[in-house]
Amino acid sequence: MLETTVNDPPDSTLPAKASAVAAGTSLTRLLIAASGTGGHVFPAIAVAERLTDCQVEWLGVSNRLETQLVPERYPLHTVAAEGFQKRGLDSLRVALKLIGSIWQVRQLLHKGRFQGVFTTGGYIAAPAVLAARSLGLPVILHESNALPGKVTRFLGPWCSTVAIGFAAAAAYLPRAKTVCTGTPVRSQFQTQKDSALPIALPETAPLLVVVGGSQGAVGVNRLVRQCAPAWFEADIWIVHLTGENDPDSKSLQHPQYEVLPFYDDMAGLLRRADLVISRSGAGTLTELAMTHKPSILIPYPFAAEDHQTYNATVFSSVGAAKLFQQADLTPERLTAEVMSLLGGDSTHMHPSKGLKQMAEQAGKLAVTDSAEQLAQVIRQALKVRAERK
Ligand SMILES: CC(=O)N[C@H]1[C@@H](OP(=O)(O)OP(=O)(O)OC[C@H]2O[C@@H](n3ccc(=O)[nH]c3=O)[C@H](O)[C@@H]2O)O[C@H](CO)[C@@H](O)[C@@H]1O
Repeated sequence: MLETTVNDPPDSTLPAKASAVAAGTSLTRLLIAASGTGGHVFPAIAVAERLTDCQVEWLGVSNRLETQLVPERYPLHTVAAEGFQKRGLDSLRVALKLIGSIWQVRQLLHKGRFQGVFTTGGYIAAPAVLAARSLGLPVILHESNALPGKVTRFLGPWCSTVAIGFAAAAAYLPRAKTVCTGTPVRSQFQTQKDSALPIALPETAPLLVVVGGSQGAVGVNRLVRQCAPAWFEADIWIVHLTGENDPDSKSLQHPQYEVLPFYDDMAGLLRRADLVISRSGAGTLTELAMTHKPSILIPYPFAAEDHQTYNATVFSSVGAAKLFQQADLTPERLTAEVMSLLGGDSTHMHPSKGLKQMAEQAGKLAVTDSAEQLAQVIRQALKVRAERK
């Protein structure tokens, strides 16, 4: 059975509801299907926060990030969803599960009188899109990656609109109705307020931030720990976000070094950073553009269809980032790249001209009103259907 509401959230739509009641209309009911990692859940929350004129409920999976972030905001319903990575009997099992979850989502949409679905792709999108379309409901799918995922490529043509984070994605979706909206970021990126940092460092000290996506990147962590002593010598300070799965995360200690498994205020941290070493998930790249940050990008080598290299290429091809494949990157090379970008010769730090240009190019890739654009696309799709009825 569909495991239903796991919480009783605060009602964030009260003001909109009051005016809807006064006007004798009811709020549009929208189901948001967004599940998994930060790259899928954060953009969906950013859009939901804009849709105060809709009554939002959420569809996710019982053991992913949404169970930590969503229940305090919206009612969360969960289904079992999984990707088709395996073969043979396992793929038959996944197919049966998919059929079951389509039926469950259909029931939810029908009983909950939802008027449309918004999804950020991934496994959860398959039952959400298929169930909604079988009921004739509009579906808006947001794809943040430059190389759209399999679910997006396969189901995109069935959606009312596929909103894309990078213009390059349109080439892979010839039969879908695409619109480029950029990828929404959390509201912390929309304000300019100074925030506390996880490390107390001198005002002019160069800060290197290392981040491996929402789950960390053990391969990048290892490389960085090997390079760090040379960077400390050059007066570089480091904030290293390792994720929860690195057994050696505590092995390096230094006054110029702060290591954390995860940090919430990414906007504040990135704003202070002089250079970022990162995987190339679409969420982090969008934030690098929003904060105009130069970066060294090391795509996750095992990402589906190597899509992180496609993301990174959007940045490296315009000079906003340097792209290295993990297999080709030695500690010596990475040490030298950082030193040359931050301008370190162990006695003086002069950020290189190249670093400034990279920052400017990164800023040019930002879509600052992405959440609002996407909210408009959703309102439009839902309204169009209401008018047709
Ligand atoms: C391994 C893999 O397949 N990853 C995919 C996953 O990325 P994943 O979600 O891991 O990575 P993203 O870069 O897209 O997003 C990470 C998010 O987590 C936040 N964050 C991270 C660390 C931290 O300490 N604090 C924090 O808030 C980042 O600021 C960002 O908002 O979904 C993305 C969107 O489809 C894809 O582009 C990625 O390729």
